[in-house]
Parts: sequence; C-alpha cells; structure tokens
Amino acid sequence: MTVEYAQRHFPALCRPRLVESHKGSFGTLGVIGGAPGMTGAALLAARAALVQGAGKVKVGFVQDLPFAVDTLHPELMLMRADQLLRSSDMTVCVAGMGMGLDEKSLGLLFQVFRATIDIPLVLDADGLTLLAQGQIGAGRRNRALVLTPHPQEAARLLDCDVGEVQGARARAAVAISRKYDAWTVLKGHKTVICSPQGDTQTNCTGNPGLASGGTGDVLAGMLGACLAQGIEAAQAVPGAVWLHGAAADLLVDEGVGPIGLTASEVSLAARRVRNSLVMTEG
Ligand SMILES: NC(=O)C1=CN([C@@H]2O[C@H](COP(=O)(O)OP(=O)(O)OC[C@H]3O[C@@H](n4cnc5c(N)ncnc54)[C@H](OP(=O)(O)O)[C@@H]3O)[C@@H](O)[C@H]2O)[C@@H](O)CC1
Ligand SMILES: Nc1ncnc2c1ncn2[C@@H]1O[C@H](COP(=O)(O)OP(=O)(O)O)[C@@H](O)[C@H]1O
Repeated sequence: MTVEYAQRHFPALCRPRLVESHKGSFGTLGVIGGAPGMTGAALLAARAALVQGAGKVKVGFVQDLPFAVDTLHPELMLMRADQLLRSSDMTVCVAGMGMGLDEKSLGLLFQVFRATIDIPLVLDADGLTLLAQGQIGAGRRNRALVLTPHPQEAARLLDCDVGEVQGARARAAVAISRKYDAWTVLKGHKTVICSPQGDTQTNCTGNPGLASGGTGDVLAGMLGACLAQGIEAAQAVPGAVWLHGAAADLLVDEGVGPIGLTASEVSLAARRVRNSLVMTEG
C-alpha cells in the first residue's frame, strides 16, 4: 500500500474537509439488512460507514428493533427497514447484508429499488442472491448501482458455476456489469472492479486475513460512506476497495492478523488509512 498510489488514483478520497463543512455535507446513508440471526451484518456495515466519514447513518433492520440503541455506536439511528424506506432523507442506500431470502425480504428489495432510483445503491450479500432469482429487475436508474458479489454470488447472478467465475474473473465481472448496467466488485483475492461501461481494474491491496465473516459487510458500508461523501463512483468504488484491503494489510504489518483478524478491526484501520491519505494544500 502506498499513499502516493491512492493520492494519484483516488484524489477525491484524499481531500481535506472544508472548514465550513457540516454533517449534511457528508450525506445520510441508509443501511438495510439484518434479519433475525444476522443483526450483526447490518451493524457491521453501518459502523464501518460511520467511521469512514458518512455524515449520518441510519439502520433499517429486517425485523422488529433488536435493541433500542447500538451501545458501541449510539451515533447510529436504528429503525425497521420499512420505516427507513418511508423516510425521505437518504442520500445513499446500502442493502442486502443479512437481509434474508424469504418472501418478505424479496418484497423489501423491490421497495429498495423503487425508493432509490435517484440515489446511489450498493447491493450486497442476500440482496444479490435475491436479485439473481430474476423476479426483480434493476430497472432504469438515475444514479449508480454497485453490486458487490463474492464468487458464489457472482455465479448466481450469471446463472453459472463458481468455477467458471473464478476461471475468468474479469470476464465474469464484465458480464455482471453488462447484465445489470452496474458497477461490479467481484470480491476475493485480487478483487476485480468493472464499470457499467465494461472497463475493468484489479485491486492490489488485501490479504487472506480478510477471509473471515463480516469483512464484506464492512466493505459495503465503506462503499456507501464514500458515495455519501459525494465522491463519484469512478473513484469511490475502486477507492473503497483499495482502502479496505490497505486496512487489512496495515493490520497484518502490525501483527493483528492474518490469523484472527476481525471485520470490526478492518473498519477502524480503514479510518486510520483514510486519514493518512488526506492531502494538505501546498
Ligand atoms: N455477523 C453476521 O450477521 C454475518 C452475516 N452474514 C450474512 O450471511 C448471509 C449469507 O452469506 P454467505 O456469504 O455466508 O452465504 P452465501 O451467499 O450462500 O455464500 C456462501 C457460499 O459461497 C461460497 N463462497 C463464499 N466466498 C467464496 C469465495 N471467495 N470463493 C468461492 N466461493 C465462495 C462458499 O462455498 P464453499 O467454498 O463453502 O463451498 C459458501 O458455500 C449474508 O446475508 C451475509 O451478509 C455474513 O456476512 C457473515 C457475518
Ligand atoms: N484471500 C483473500 N485475499 C484478499 N481479500 C480477501 C480474501 N478473502 C476474502 N477477501 C475479501 O474479504 C471480503 C469478504 O467478503 P464476503 O465474502 O462478502 O464476506 P461476508 O459475507 O462474510 O462479509 C471481500 O472484500 C473479499 O475481497
């Protein structure tokens, strides 16, 4: 990981905050996920977004409120997913982490697509598995759609075998981007990023320490936070992927991992990496 690489490729990620900025300058992110038994998936994404600089973060659970407040991060605003979807102030939405795969979740995903036509949407995990079923189309959107499949989810989206995805990762990412008119982040060792136009790039950061439950939820939250800060998808998508991997690399350098690295630690390390990138004038 080099600071210079990030500053050259993702300058918008490296800008200092303006002195007159306020929380409204950094967006209101809505996180939708966390069905019973997977509450943590939504929390991981929301907490990651908070420490990656989103102005406000709201969590819409796919269940009745599991608790009144997140005691680790009382900054988060917690509600049910249907309540969040009725509120009108979301500027970016991240959905799918631990969302579940039943009829209720499918109906909710339909509402997510309808409510986010004019804002960027990051779709992860169960949201991708539901999308792959084909009952919901991504439809025409006015803002970016970002799909973040791991290889198995990519295989579901393309209705093929996971071996075919892994055998030609760039080709699979292009096929997903074309099929859904979306940014694709095909995760795993050497994550492939593809624009809706079909241009691919391969991320150079990250390590097997990331192979633990929840690190993808953290990436989804980080992507949402970067978009919420007004960074265009062309820098926010590869930039967030780079940061996520660089955070894991930093932790391994410090002896925290690869064995036993946790998703929550990646969030906090990504905050340190992001702040280390900020370029000051002159
Ligand atoms: N704390 C929480 O609440 C957490 C909740 N979580 C939530 O759980 C939900 C289910 O998510 P999921 O990814 O575990 O299930 P699913 O999509 O069926 O994929 C599993 C299959 O995919 C495969 N596979 C995976 N990666 C691969 C790779 N790189 N390369 C190749 N294959 C790969 C793997 O195949 P295997 O190698 O085991 O044969 C396995 O069988 C989801 O909503 C998520 O957000 C988690 O985020 C954890 C923390
Ligand atoms: N061997 C690896 N090298 C680099 N990055 C990895 C490796 N294994 C997993 N990752 C990264 O960790 C994250 C795992 O995401 P995902 O499979 O969705 O997990 P979860 O659903 O548990 O959050 C992705 O960002 C992926 O690129």
